[in-house]
This record gives sequence, structure tokens and C-alpha cells, in this order.
Amino acid sequence: MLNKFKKSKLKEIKILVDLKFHNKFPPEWGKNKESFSKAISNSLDKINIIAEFKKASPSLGNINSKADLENVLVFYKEGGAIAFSILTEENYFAGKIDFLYRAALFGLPILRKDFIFHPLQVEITATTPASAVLLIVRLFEDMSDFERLYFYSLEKKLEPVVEVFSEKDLEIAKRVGAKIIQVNNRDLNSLKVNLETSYNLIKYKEDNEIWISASGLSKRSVLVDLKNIGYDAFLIGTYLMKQEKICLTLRNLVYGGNN
Ligand SMILES: O=P(O)(O)OC[C@@H](O)[C@@H](O)c1c[nH]c2ccccc12
Repeated sequence: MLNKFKKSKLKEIKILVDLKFHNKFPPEWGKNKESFSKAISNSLDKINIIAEFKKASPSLGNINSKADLENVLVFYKEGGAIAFSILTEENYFAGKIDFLYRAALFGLPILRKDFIFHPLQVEITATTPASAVLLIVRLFEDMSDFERLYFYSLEKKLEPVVEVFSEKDLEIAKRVGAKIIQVNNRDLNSLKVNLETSYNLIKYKEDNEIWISASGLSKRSVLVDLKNIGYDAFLIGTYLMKQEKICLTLRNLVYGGNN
């Protein structure tokens, strides 16, 4: 799957190259951005949830095609999410880059979720309200390309959230000094979820690193368990997008019990 994802971005990259060539690239986002890492480290005592807006996925197809961005995000915010993850990939996840601008109105930090491997994708992200950008280690054949994009993101004042699936990925993430590590429980090639990935990799967590567990999460007891072994935040999409009572469900995950 990873190659398919990469391929589906080529058209967009070509458009970005043209924009750059004709000097039509938009200016960087001028307003203040909410810090993604601070939102997590400021509230380490509670269950920190990064709530994801995701209308479709390659493993499930349609998740909630009728979902309206504003309607969902208002419940995410009221439900106690500390940040948003917004899918902008169009072909497999029914996302749009435009969602980032609309999400900014809610005042929570935004992570741009997409398949990013070209410097102009980072550059265009810097023109949006997103304060963090996902970099998936496996997407890069050449690790010097990953390294370059990692530092380019920092230069563009974006916080790179580095996604790993294995010890090998993690080693590469650590080599650049990644501060925000996201362990994806779903293997992006087979699309299978295995929570053991989160349990296995946490032993490598070091001081001053923020660790996020992502994918296949829906039970508060699992979140509490993962928090106890060191996870600072949890990224949840499908489960929330499928709820009729998003706000209540989220509150129960964050605070537990009968909220
Ligand atoms: O919908 P879930 O199982 O709660 O998973 C959310 C998130 O982890 C997932 O969307 C994701 C994690 N890494 C990605 C990389 C690209 C696209 C999507 C993702």
C-alpha cells in the first residue's frame, strides 16, 4: 500500500512544483499557531486524545462520508480532545487541504495527516494553520531524504510527528533526534492492526520525548494501560467518527465513567 499512497501524491506535487516555478506559492501562515507538543506536555495527568477527522480509509472504505467537519470538530473540542489530526489525503481518505483552514477556527493545535515526502509538501503545510506535520519513516527509501525533510519541517516551524512501526524505524527517528514519536499500530502495508506494536516499542522511550500511540484504539482501559507504560497521548479516528454521540463518547474516554 505504501507505494500506492506515494503514487497518489505525485499529481499534487507536480502542481506544487508548477506553483513554485511560476512564483505563485502562497505566503506562510501569518497568524499564531497552537503548539502541538505543548498541548500534550501541559496536561500529562489526563488521557490526552488527539481526535482525527477521517471520512474514509483504505481498510474500511467509507467511515462517515456525510460527516461535516465543523459539526465533528465542535464535539471533539467539547469532548476534551487536546488536538486535532486532520487527514488531507484525497484519494483514499476523502481528505482536503482546505480542512486545515476550517479547523483553525476551533483554536486547537492541528496535525496534518498525509503522505509527505517532498519538500514542497512541507512548504505548503507551512502556509496552512497546521502546527505539526506527519512524517512516516517508511515512506522514505533513502534515509538522508527523511533527515532532510525532518530538518526542513523544523526550519518551516512545523513540529514533525515521526511515525514508526518497528525498531528499525525507531532507530532512524532517534538518529535525527525526533522529539515526537508516533507508534502506528496499523502496518501501512498490510493495513492490519496489532496493539503489541505499542507495547513492544515503549521500552525505547527516553526523557524529553513525547510518545503517541495511534490506530485501532477504542477502549478507555487500553488507553489507561498504555498511559501507565509511558504513552503521553492517543490518536483516535475511526471509533470517534462512527459514533452517534461523539462528545459523550470522547468524554468517557478522557475522563472515564459516567460523564
Ligand atoms: O482510525 P484509527 O484506527 O483510530 O487510526 C487513526 C490514525 O492512527 C490513522 O488514521 C493513521 C495513522 N497513521 C497514518 C498515516 C497515514 C494515514 C492515516 C494514518
